[in-house]
Parts: sequence; C-alpha cells; structure tokens
Amino acid sequence: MKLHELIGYLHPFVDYKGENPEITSIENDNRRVNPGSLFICIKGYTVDGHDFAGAAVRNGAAAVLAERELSVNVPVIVVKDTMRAMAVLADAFYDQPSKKLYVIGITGTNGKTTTSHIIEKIFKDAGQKTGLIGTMYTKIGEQTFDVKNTTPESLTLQKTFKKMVDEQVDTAVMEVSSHALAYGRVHGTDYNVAVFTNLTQDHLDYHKTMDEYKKAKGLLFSQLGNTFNHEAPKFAVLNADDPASKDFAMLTAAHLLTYGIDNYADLQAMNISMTASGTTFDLVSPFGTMKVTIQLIGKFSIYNVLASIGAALVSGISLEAIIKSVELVKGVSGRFEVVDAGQDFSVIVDYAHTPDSLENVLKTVQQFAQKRIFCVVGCGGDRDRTKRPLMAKIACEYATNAIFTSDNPRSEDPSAIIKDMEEGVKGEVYTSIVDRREAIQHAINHAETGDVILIAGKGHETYQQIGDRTFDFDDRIVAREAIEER
Ligand SMILES: CC(=O)N[C@H]1[C@@H](OP(=O)(O)OP(=O)(O)OC[C@H]2O[C@@H](n3ccc(=O)[nH]c3=O)[C@H](O)[C@@H]2O)O[C@H](CO)[C@@H](O)[C@@H]1O[C@H](C)C(=O)N[C@@H](C)C(=O)N[C@H](CCC(=O)O)C(=O)O
Ligand SMILES: Nc1ncnc2c1ncn2[C@@H]1O[C@H](COP(=O)(O)OP(=O)(O)OP(=O)(O)O)[C@@H](O)[C@H]1O
Ligand SMILES: N[C@H](CCC[C@H](N)C(=O)O)C(=O)O
Ligand SMILES: [Mg+2]
Repeated sequence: MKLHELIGYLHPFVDYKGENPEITSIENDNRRVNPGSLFICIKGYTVDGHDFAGAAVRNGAAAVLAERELSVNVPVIVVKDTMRAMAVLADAFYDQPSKKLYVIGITGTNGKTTTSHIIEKIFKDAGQKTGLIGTMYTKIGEQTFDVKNTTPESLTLQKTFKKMVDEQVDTAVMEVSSHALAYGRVHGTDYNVAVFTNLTQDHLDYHKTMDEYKKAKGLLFSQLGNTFNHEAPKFAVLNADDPASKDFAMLTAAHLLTYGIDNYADLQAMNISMTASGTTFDLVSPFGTMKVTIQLIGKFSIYNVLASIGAALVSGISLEAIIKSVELVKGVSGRFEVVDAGQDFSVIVDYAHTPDSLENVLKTVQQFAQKRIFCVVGCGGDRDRTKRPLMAKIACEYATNAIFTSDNPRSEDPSAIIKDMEEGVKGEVYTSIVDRREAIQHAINHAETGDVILIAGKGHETYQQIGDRTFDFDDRIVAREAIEER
C-alpha cells in the first residue's frame, strides 16, 4: 500500500502530500523494521518509541509516524496520538480483517481463558476452523504462538486477524482484558458477540477504583454499537448474577442473552448436583429444559459453561450440538489441574490469583475435602497490592494450612509482598516460606492420606519472574518432583 493511501485513513486530521513510498509493513518496534516499513513511535511506560526512530530509519523504515517532529531523512507524519492512529492504520493496512471473521470477545475478571477454550471447542466440534487469542497463546487451527499479553496491542491484533483470514479461520475467540480496553488495543475490532463473565477485584494498581475498572470492561459492550445490522446481528452475553451486567446492558443496542444460576436468566442452571469428578444440572432455556453433565466442578465452572453455551447459541449452533461439546470438555491447562503421581493425597494446581477466584476454588475444594486443606499461595509483584491481604485472609479462612510464598515477585522484594499478605491475617496461624519450591515441598512433605493441597496463582505458567530474570518454574513439575522425592 502506498503511504498516501494509508495516511488517507487518518483524514481529516492529517493532510500529507509529501513523498509517497510503498509501505511494506507497519511496525512499532525498531527491531522488527524492514526496508519499506512505516515505523510508529509509541510513548511507552518503560521507554519512548520516538527515541528509536533513527534506528528504525537505519533499518530501512520508509516513513515514521510520530507525536512530534523528528530529524530523520524519511517523511515524518505527526499525529496527536500515535497509539490511536496505530489502531486505524493497522485495521486499514490489513484490510479490516475482523470484519471477515466471526469474532467473539470475552471480558471479565475471572474465567476468560477457560470460557474462551470451551467456546473454541464448541465451534471446532461444529466443523469450523477457529482462532484463539488469550493469556496462554495465540492459536490458529492447531498451531500455537507465544504471547506477551492476554490481549495484544492493535498492530499485533490486526496482524493476527489477517493471518487468521489468510488461513481460512471462521471464528476467532478472544480474551479482552480491561487493560486492552482502556488502552484502545481493540479499537476497530468488529465483534459479533461480546461475553461478560464477572467483575470482582483485580488490577486496582492500574484502574484505581472498581468503578473505573467496571467502566473499562463496559467498553467492550459500548463498542458493540448502537445500530441494528439484521444481516449480521450483534449479541451481548451477560451474567445475570453479576450486578455489573445491568450497566453493560445499557451500553449497547446489541441483542441481549443472559445466563445465571441464582437470578432469572435466558439460560439458567437449576437442580445442580456435584461430585468430585463432575457436575449435573438442568439447563432451562427458551428451547426447553435439558439435562447437562459436565466433567468440571465448582459453581464457577457452571458459569463458564453457561457463558459458552450462550455465545454458541446466539451464533446459530444448535443447543443439542453445544451440549454434546460441553459435556466433553475436560478442563483447561493449569485450571483446577490435578497432579497425580500415585500419592494418597490430592494435589491441585490452579491459576487463582484474585481474591474471588481463590475463594471460589477453595470453596470447591472444601465441598469435597475429607481431611485437611493446604493452600500454597503468593501474590504477584508490580500488581494490585490491595488484593494481597484479602487473598491471605481467604486462604486462612478456607484452608486448614495456609502457606504463603512468592508468585512472580517481578521488581518487588518477595518478603515485602508476603508481609503485605500477612497484614490481612494478624493473629491467625499460617506458614510463610519465600521460596516457592520449598513452600510446595513443605506442603507435600506434611500431607497425610486424604488431604488436599491447592497450589494457587500460577496455573499454566512455566516460569517465575524474580527481579528482571525469568526462571523455569512449573508448579505441576515441582509438585510431581516433590511427591517423588518424599
Ligand atoms: C503496562 C503495559 O501494559 N505495558 C505494555 C506496553 O509496554 P511498555 O509501555 O512498557 O512499552 P515500552 O517497552 O516502553 O516500549 C514503548 C515502545 O517502544 C518500542 N521499542 C522499545 C524498545 C526498543 O528497543 N525499540 C522499540 O522500538 C516498543 O515496541 C513500543 O512500541 O506495551 C507492550 C507492547 O504492547 C506490552 O507488552 C506491555 O504489557 C506488559 C508486558 C504488561 O505487563 N501489561 C499488563 C499490565 C497487561 O496489559 N495485562 C493485561 C491483562 C492481564 C490479565 O488480567 O489477563 C493483558 O492484556 O495482558
Ligand atoms: N467464572 C469464574 N468465576 C470466578 N472464578 C473463576 C471463574 N472461572 C475460573 N475461575 C478461577 O479463576 C482462575 C483463572 O481462570 P481463567 O484463567 O479462566 O481466568 P482469566 O479471566 O482468563 O484470568 P486472567 O485475566 O488472569 O487471564 C481459575 O484458575 C479459577 O480459579
Ligand atoms: N494477567 C495477570 C496474571 C497474573 C498471574 C500471577 N501469576 C501473577 O504473576 O501475578 C496479570 O498479569 O496480572
Ligand atoms: Mg486469561
């Protein structure tokens, strides 16, 4: 695409009439620039992309988009906000790929990764080729690609959509984080369905208040728009048991489908019965009542399944086919994942890293535990500090043996993070062991027949970030080794 045509998409804010080179790619990292690239300068939290414009030009950048004039020997196009302009240009350069896909976005504090995988399975079973974007990876068909963020910035996102279009993907399922919504990473993405899981405390380091956090999540629904497109109707799938859904319903003209357990909903789970290996419930729907048996446990799992059923149902998949698929779902890596090395006590690795998810998962463990419950848990560094004492309190409330340890301390002092946790449990009995491997070994060495050990916070993660170094660390492998060494 020629530079004039590309910059034309920023009309009327930019009136560029200078040189008109062919633009071969758009990049915002000088290390990825090739001859013919347009380099976009983004002011980041760590560094300022404007400082890399010179290096980008040396690598062959044909033009630079910036927020101020720069002295480089290629055209510099100045805009007020390069991040916002990047979303417009990425969408245009890749020829509006999200419009060519059926896109389902999932937002909410907990359950996005799990729900996106359940939805992916339903669509795959229905014979579609799927794409998935989320915390664990980007997936196109069966191929996975590493990711840095749950929801990537607009340039990577639109490039990923384009790759999906090129590979004949029908439906793209993606997690939409609150950061992504607040930063505009998904600006321009044309969603067909927006799904809301729940809203509880997390990320207050960034959003400051729950109200601001809710506002960010609400953007997914307001961005569904206020028009009716009867050829390709849009749907919001909302959790009737979460009060934020009322606000989100007001933000969009899209058709609403609600799901729930406690409150009346279009899809409601009733007569729930749970064993240690699965859950059965009656699904009451506009199509009648059907019995559903899933291999997942915990009330939260029912919500994830209901949200997934809702997303698939509004997309035209039959309820019978949907139920057949969800009944086959075995769970998602690192979410309530059982580590079985032949020991006579249970070990569960789970990604609970918020107060609400920890409480949910511990409540579920409590429902089935015959004897003691050990909970090994830490809190991430450089993240919401106010959730630390709350998570410690929940661990002490539901577990008989709470063991506080490190999660990913990042730039913070691991002992100081544990001290923040301990503020929530003054006078209670707990053990603190900074080294996560030792904490897991401690729990495993003290477990007796019938006990349950929940290792929370890192789930599928295969690393631990301490300072600016990343070490190999997988709770499931560490637990298995500790069991074998016992
Ligand atoms: C606070 C935050 O969101 N930071 C994101 C941001 O990083 P940053 O602002 O530090 O970027 P930077 O390093 O200063 O770079 C600025 C610019 O200079 C460029 N650059 C930089 C270095 C260089 O040598 N050359 C160069 O051109 C960069 O490409 C960039 O364009 O832009 C990066 C690239 O898009 C993101 O990966 C990064 O996410 C970091 C890793 C992060 O931890 N983000 C968290 C807060 C986050 O977004 N989490 C959510 C939700 C998680 C969940 O609950 O599921 C998520 O969606 O992941
Ligand atoms: N619907 C739910 N409600 C509350 N807790 C949940 C729910 N689903 C899963 N959880 C708990 O939250 C943890 C994280 O789940 P999941 O990875 O699906 O959420 P997520 O929203 O993708 O999280 P993240 O934003 O960190 O990527 C699980 O390990 C489980 O303990
Ligand atoms: N997407 C979340 C993941 C947290 C996982 C936990 N292990 C931690 O490092 O705090 C975040 O970046 O806040
Ligand atoms: Mg996730």
